[in-house]
Amino acid sequence: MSIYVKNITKSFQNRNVLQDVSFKIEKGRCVALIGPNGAGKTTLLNILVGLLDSDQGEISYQKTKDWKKEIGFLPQIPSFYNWMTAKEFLLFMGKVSQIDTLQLKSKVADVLESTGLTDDRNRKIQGFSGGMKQRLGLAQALLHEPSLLFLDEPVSALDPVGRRDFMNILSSIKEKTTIVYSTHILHDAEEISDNVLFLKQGSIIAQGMLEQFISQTSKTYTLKISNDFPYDLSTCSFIKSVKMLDAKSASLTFQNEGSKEELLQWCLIHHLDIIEFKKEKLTLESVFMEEVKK
Ligand SMILES: Nc1ncnc2c1ncn2[C@@H]1O[C@H](COP(=O)(O)OP(=O)(O)OP(=O)(O)O)[C@@H](O)[C@H]1O
Repeated sequence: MSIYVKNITKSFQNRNVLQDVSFKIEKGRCVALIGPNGAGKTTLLNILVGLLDSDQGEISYQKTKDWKKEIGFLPQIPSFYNWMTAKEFLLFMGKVSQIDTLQLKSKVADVLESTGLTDDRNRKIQGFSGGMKQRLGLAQALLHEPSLLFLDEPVSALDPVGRRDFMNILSSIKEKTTIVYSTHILHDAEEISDNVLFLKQGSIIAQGMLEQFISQTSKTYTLKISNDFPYDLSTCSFIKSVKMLDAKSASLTFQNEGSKEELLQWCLIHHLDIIEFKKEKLTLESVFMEEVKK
């Protein structure tokens, strides 16, 4: 299912927490919702899943009948009945979700398997580690095979192995499920997401395809040249930094799109051989830092 969100606004005690948030997510996309602490990510997710009402705005799927059945949600701090076993909890949640009784047992077995909890299915939840609880939360969110999956910081409590497993699970379901998840682990987000939604102080400051988002933001170029480097570098205003690679070659970086022609011209005039010329690829983390600092 696709998601169209239009002009969502939300205030708490006269304080604007979300302002005019609009975006569109195509069916089957995996979207990372990123932003600094307090940006409004949890508030937005709670509105998307219907736990909170927005003050204004529209969400496309909420206009359809039974839309809640299409949604799976893993909150930031999932809650469980600790005296139940993992299997009992999932059977209970399945009944609450009105899953057909004949199908429920096999669905529970499937999600236990896909979240790596089959061997722990008969253990009481109170003995589960944080990572196991997070997996169980995901199993619960997936049980009724939702077409929209919302996850609020699903990997923040996990160790690197748990994070990797969790990301693999998301990769395996992303073909048939539209996923929106908030995260501060930008390295993982970069690996798995198709799109990014960047929230800052309650407003979307950037959105789009991850690859485009990262490369458009990059303004740093690197040029490697050979020959002796005899020129007074201080006269080259466009150069940001120079690294001598060896006695005869250097690597220059500069950060202004407009300087590209000037720099190449400069190389030609001075008969320098260009070994390499490329736009540097940024990481999502470096883009995040830049945007947050602005
Ligand atoms: N129920 C509430 N009552 C009053 N203010 C609230 C409420 N819920 C959230 N806020 C405020 O709204 C702002 C956004 O909070 P939210 O939890 O949505 O941010 P977040 O981006 O998820 O943050 P984090 O990354 O720290 O989880 C914060 O300033 C928070 O204090």
